[in-house]
Amino acid sequence: MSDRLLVLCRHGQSDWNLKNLFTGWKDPGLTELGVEEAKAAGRKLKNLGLTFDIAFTSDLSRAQETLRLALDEIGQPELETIRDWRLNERDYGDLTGLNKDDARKKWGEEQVHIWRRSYDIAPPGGESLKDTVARTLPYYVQEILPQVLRGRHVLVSAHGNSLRALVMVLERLTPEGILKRELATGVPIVYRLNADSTVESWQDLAG
Ligand SMILES: O=C(O)[C@H](O)COP(=O)(O)O
Repeated sequence: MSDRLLVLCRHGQSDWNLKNLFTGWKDPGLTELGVEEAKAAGRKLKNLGLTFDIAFTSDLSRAQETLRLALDEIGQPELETIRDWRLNERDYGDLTGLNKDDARKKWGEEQVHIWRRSYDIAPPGGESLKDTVARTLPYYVQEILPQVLRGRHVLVSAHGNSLRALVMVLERLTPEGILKRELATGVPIVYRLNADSTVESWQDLAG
């Protein structure tokens, strides 16, 4: 098994996840369930015997808080952590703050699904997944991947769509394939990489 370890984890449930609101770059905190999910993520990683050499997170508190809670469980509260906006959630533009069911009533189920899950169609005033890939992938290649390839164990705590941008590349999904790839809150995905940066194996720590 390769020692090039990369763990991606979506933040625990946020207040706005619970209220079913488009969140994007807004900065709500975690709910009680979100706190529990973050701690559980840490425990799952600890139970696998994993420790980390560096962590990356976004500029948004739900991802930072998830990381902090998980690291406390792992027993590495002081781990070196780099924060960067390029790991932020995709900007939901004019949809930000709207209820997702209300949006479906207003624009129709299909249109809202296209805004949420299509690869290259952006919500009004916001970022498509393709736009998100365009800022998240260079950051991954320049800052995160070199650490993994050096054999450092890397933990990334970020968001549904900024992580889908990376998952698409790691799992070699097509624009059609990424449509169906959902990331649950607080569920770590453990990747082992080959020396050429392709994925040797991966495991979703759901349940
Ligand atoms: O920004 C948001 O609203 C969510 O975190 C992700 O939302 P989505 O599942 O609608 O893309």
